[in-house]
Amino acid sequence: MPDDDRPKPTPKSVLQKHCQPCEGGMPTLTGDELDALMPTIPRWSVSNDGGWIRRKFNFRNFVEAVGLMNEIAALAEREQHHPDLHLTGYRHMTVELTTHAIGGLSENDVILAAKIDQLADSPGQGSSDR
Ligand SMILES: C[C@H](O)[C@H](O)[C@H]1CNC2=NC(N)=NC(=O)C2=N1
Repeated sequence: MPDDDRPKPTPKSVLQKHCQPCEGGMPTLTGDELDALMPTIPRWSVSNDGGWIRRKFNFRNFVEAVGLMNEIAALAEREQHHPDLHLTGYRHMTVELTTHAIGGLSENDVILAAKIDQLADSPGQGSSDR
């Protein structure tokens, strides 16, 4: 299907999807696909080489940071797609996503990012940068 005929992804359409097993040669996202998908996760940035995406969170305290980390861990297990989680300075968390099996970004990374945003936005989350 030519790019112009493809429905434009929205935050809602991305959230409705689930990560797919990435072993069997899933393609990396093309530049055009990434350009269409990134507006659905505006709080994430792409690395210069286009190999991964990242979002930083600042929490009020350690317990709130670890709380979201644990929720992300459970989400990653449900979706069978896993982020790198960095907890630094006791209340700052950086989440990085890439698809290791293919050495670059896949749609799975954007889907997981959108679901992480949804978790962080849900009531009871103490992220202070919302
Ligand atoms: C079977 C399952 O899809 C794979 O083992 C998954 C597990 N989680 C993963 N997570 C990420 N980020 N990249 C992978 O390549 C990956 N592989």
